[in-house]
Amino acid sequence: MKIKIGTRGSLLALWQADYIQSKLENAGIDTEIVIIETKGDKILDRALSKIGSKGVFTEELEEQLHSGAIDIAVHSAKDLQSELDESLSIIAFTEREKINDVLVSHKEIDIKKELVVGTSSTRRVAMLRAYFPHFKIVDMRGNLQTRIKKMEDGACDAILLAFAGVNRMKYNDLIRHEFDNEQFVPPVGQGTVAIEISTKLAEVKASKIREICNDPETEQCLLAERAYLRELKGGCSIPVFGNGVLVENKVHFTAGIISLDGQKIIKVKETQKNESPEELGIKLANRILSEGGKEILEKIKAQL
Ligand SMILES: NCc1[nH]cc(CCC(=O)O)c1CC(=O)O
Repeated sequence: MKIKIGTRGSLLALWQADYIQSKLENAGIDTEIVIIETKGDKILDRALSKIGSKGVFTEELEEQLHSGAIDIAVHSAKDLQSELDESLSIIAFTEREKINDVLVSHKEIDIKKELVVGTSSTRRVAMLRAYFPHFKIVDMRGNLQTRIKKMEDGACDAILLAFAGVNRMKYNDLIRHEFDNEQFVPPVGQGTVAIEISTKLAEVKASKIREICNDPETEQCLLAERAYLRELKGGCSIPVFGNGVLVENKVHFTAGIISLDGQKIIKVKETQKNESPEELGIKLANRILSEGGKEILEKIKAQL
């Protein structure tokens, strides 16, 4: 059995592919990495929220899954749209690492003072406006290495990133501040790697890959988070957040939505009872919508 692993070509994506490759190889499976360029990699001069269509980082990978050119596609779970075509499925979420966002800088910074911070995520912009209104925000896209280079060249004082990516790219010594997960709730999927397949993939391959790579605890949380995002019909450029943590086999879910200017925040928290993780996610999405989230969402969609 040989598994062809499809991935984007950025260093972060390659780290993820290598990570999956070593799990499979350690279990005695032969693998090959196939690099595929996506729209999101090619278009670097426009904000992601303006490129519009969903799946900017995934569409080309999914085409190759369908054609059979690759057996699996490896993604940051965060970048994988919540609504998949029926012919596709996710068979594994790897063990999650720290989920928080961090500020990185090449110099010493004081977060109580005015700072120019680079980010391209609407969630991060909105949260900075809410909790760090003294920061000036500049749009910043591109892969981690490009962003750090831009910062060093003077585009900003610091950049806001996921700890997971910073850690994987070994920039830990640039971390100047770690945001609190309760306040700065991470987006759905942050910190775990997802494996996507075409439902046409042979069952023996699919079940073997799942057995080796899937972390059942992370999966419980991700099922809740992704159901929540799907129900909200948020899409990746909407500032919604949602994070599940498993305690004694129950998902503790914190979720919400924030207006683009950071002025309105709806945040709810519930623990799984008898419902499935997906049912919990759907329940929280509907609570948010009925408690004022619907109006915030509509306003955001009109603004973007
Ligand atoms: N949108 C890019 C992206 N996709 C996943 C990560 C970080 C790693 C992860 O969350 O798994 C990042 C970088 C970032 O947001 O700072």
